[in-house]
Amino acid sequence: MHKEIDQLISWLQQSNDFYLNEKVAVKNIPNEGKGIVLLDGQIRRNEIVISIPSTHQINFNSVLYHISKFNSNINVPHITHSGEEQDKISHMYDEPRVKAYNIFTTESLLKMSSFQLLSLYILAEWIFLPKWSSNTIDSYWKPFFNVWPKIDDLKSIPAIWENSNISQYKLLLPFLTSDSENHCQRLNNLISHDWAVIQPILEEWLLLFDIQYNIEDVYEDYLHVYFIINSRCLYSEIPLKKEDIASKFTLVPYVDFINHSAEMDRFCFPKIEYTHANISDVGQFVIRGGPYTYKIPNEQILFNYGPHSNDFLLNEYGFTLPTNSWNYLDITYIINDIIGNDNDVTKYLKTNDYWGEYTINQDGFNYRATVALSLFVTKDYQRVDKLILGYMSEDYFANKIVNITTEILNNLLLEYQQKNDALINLDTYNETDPCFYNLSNIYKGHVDMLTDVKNKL
Ligand SMILES: C[S@@+](CC[C@H](N)C(=O)[O-])C[C@H]1O[C@@H](n2cnc3c(N)ncnc32)[C@H](O)[C@@H]1O
Repeated sequence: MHKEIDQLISWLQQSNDFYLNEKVAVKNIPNEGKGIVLLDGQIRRNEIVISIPSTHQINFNSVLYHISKFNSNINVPHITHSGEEQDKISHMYDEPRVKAYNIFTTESLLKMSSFQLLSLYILAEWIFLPKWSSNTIDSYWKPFFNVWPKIDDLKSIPAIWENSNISQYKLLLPFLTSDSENHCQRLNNLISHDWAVIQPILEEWLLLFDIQYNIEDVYEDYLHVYFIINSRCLYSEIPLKKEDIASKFTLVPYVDFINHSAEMDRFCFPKIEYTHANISDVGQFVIRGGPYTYKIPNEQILFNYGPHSNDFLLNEYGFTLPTNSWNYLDITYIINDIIGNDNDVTKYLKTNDYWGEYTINQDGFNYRATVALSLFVTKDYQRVDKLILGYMSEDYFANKIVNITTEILNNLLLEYQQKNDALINLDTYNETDPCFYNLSNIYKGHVDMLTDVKNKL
């Protein structure tokens, strides 16, 4: 690993705008992959830990810029390459990217989303280029690619179990919680939609170049690249994608070694700083120290990826936390099942915009669920009107709905205990395998949360 990290740093040092605080370094962290740790000294609030220029970030703008080097028809003012170098490269007879990127037009690139363009471009530069050039040409991004996780490091992600033809973990799909199942389904839709957009281009490349590779292999690489992007992208304004929130991200070397902490506003924080005009207008990506002062050698430098439950973390990133205060359960399907046959209650909830989005978290049933259950149990429309308007407190209904809420909690507790027992009884069960461990951890998180809520009723 050291050699690859050193090469990454040398590559970043090509830019005078790169900065790495000498008090930190990359280390292997048990069960977390690579991470950044404090070597010695202190890191205080606002101190810069890492600062990465836009020249070394992969995002919609920088990809357009790099593709345009090989295709002089790609022209986006202030973003793409112009002039001499482009002409020089487009006449290089042994540069396969001239032929490969020649199939693009400015319009065809601009209409792609960031996910589509980046997965296509990374496949080209990382997977295809060595094959197209018989390993004679290296991508500019090679030092960055070299430190990314292998497909095995991402094996815990349920959408990979589902979509990869070679995943050994398909048998775990029925063990997903309902929240994970829904999340996984959302990702499946995105994955197949983006694949439908880029597959014809990849097939054209397979026809253009005589390499020993087929579209099924490329699809496995696509899944790998898709989840590298998904698990490492950082929010950033992308001037060309102002209207498309899902496209507003950038990949930032070194910063993407930082692991997640569930605590918000304590550890480091990211900030985009605009120092001077640069090739892509995306800005310098800076990580600064938060309120917590780092002073213990080997302590991990962390930041918060967002207020994410274990179901979310598993699906997007392939890991879970042993304790996670952001865990919650969507119980809409349960409450809809209970009250769905009562037409008057259903009509009232729909009319008043209280139909659906029922959840339980560590604080208990959410307000929407309390309103729905209170009405279903009491049929006291007048008092529920007041509850909705805030003229009455939930306490009035607490005793009245305690039986139904206890029953919901008991059923869920039983379901997770049974799921865990069934998981442990699988022939292939292996508690050290993260795929099994993460599922058990999700069940345990839900059981702990539900038990706490039950004890507080
Ligand atoms: C942005 S990367 C962080 C660097 C990564 N560990 C690596 O080896 O390159 C996000 C990935 O790190 C891992 N990760 C991040 N935070 C973690 C945590 N608290 N526990 C376990 N794994 C974590 C997950 O595999 C996740 O997909």
